[in-house]
Amino acid sequence: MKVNKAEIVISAVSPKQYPQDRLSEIALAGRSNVGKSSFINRLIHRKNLARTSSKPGKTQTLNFYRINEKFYFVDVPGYGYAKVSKKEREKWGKMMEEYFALRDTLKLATLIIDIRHKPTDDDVMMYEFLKHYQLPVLVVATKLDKIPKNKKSAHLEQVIQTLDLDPEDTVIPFSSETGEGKEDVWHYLEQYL
Ligand SMILES: Nc1nc2c(ncn2[C@@H]2O[C@H](COP(=O)(O)OP(=O)(O)OP(=O)(O)O)[C@@H](O)[C@H]2O)c(=O)[nH]1
Repeated sequence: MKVNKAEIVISAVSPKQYPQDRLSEIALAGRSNVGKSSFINRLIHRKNLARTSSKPGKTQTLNFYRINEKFYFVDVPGYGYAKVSKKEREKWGKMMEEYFALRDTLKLATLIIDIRHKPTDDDVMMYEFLKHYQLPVLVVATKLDKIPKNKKSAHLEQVIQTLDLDPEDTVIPFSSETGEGKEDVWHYLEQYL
């Protein structure tokens, strides 16, 4: 897909702030600092629409990015950051449930994980959370440029096994650094738009 227009419409903290225009949505989830902002920016050719930072855990909003006036990427706050208070964690859980349980314009979730490592317990929990809402999930295994080429299939297999990936779901290797996997990701997303 050629992205001509990408705009942040709202950083929402509660459902009444969600956009009302009924466009399809693709949610983007991932552990804090996994490379989610870099993924979005690479996908839509923007240097810094989604903020990249070295301060994990700071984003506690659902960020709605409208793409080509056609659909939304919904960037959900990262998880798995240890230094978050119980109160913050509860707030996060409420925000996630409110969105995932009721949003009928949500078509697909994209879960971003780090291809270098076995998915963490938090990654597995997030995958199960998404499947609980019967969502199709695209797993993007990012930072592909950081592993040797001959290790790629072993790492992908580890992702599939650890998440116990549903047969309807797919994992696509990706690098925000080189852009590898970008066409495959767009091709996959377009089926849901
Ligand atoms: N080599 C390499 N580095 C990457 C890749 N993706 C992200 N990074 C780096 O990983 C770090 C974290 O990336 P971000 O995109 O800020 O991560 P994030 O998940 O959006 O972080 P938070 O929103 O703060 O939770 C940055 O230093 C990026 O430059 C990749 O594909 N390859």
